[in-house]
Amino acid sequence: MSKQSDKLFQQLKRQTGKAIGDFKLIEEGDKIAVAVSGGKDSYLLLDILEELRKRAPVEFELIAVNIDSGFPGYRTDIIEQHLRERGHNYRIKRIDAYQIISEKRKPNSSYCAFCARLRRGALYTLADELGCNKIALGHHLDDFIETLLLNQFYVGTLAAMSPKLLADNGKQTVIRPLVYVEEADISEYSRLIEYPLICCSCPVAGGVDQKRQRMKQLINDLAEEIPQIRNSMISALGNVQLRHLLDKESPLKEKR
Ligand SMILES: Nc1ncnc2c1ncn2[C@@H]1O[C@H](COP(=O)(O)OP(=O)(O)OP(=O)(O)O)[C@@H](O)[C@H]1O
Repeated sequence: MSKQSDKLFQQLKRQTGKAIGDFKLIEEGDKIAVAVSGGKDSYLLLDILEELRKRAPVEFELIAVNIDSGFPGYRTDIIEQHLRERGHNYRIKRIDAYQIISEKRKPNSSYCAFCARLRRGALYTLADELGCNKIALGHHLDDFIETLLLNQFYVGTLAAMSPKLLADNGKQTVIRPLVYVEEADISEYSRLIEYPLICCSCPVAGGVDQKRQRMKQLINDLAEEIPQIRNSMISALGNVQLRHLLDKESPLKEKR
């Protein structure tokens, strides 16, 4: 590791450690399935959690898990080689997403949403089979604030993501330890240490989520004017003043 990448890694590890402390993401005896997709975010997540595990005052276990969607060209062999070379405990589970989607998808519904649901289901099942009580996902700070804007602009809800919540199956807890880590820093780190990146290789969707890209661009543009915008937006998510929102149930306690 070069001096530059080492310094950046220390910063990313500090930010992740702060999130783990703030939201009590990891506890004694946890067995955590770290969801690794072959993208930069989850590779980094796994590296940081492994580094923290070695020095943490609490004992916990990690197992890297990957769901192989079965799309032609999705190179799980590259992920597997990376995990093996780094000495990680891992499990890869294959699902025939493309075939299932083609058969079961409702007309005009999005392939991506259906595929994500299938992947999530497979992830929960695998974590359960492995006896994991937690699943760690690689969502980072930008994912949180982009989702906040997406929900406001397109859905009409005030919601982003949670750093810690009970999974849909009611068994595992989903954690997102990279909540304080900015995507630009992950990209820079990934470039410096040359993670073997692979993409989902979906033969149908392939393209990027245009609405999310639009939010990303908007935040980038505003950051020119408001350099602290990302930190401010993520702080806002933890600084909710319900009485100043349109809560119909709220009692009239506001002082005038
Ligand atoms: N095929 C997969 N197998 C296991 N986990 C996955 C898979 N795809 C996504 N995930 C998990 O879900 C998270 C969010 O997925 P998304 O597709 O939004 O990836 P992303 O933002 O590009 O992140 P990454 O860089 O880790 O791929 C990932 O960080 C990872 O933890």
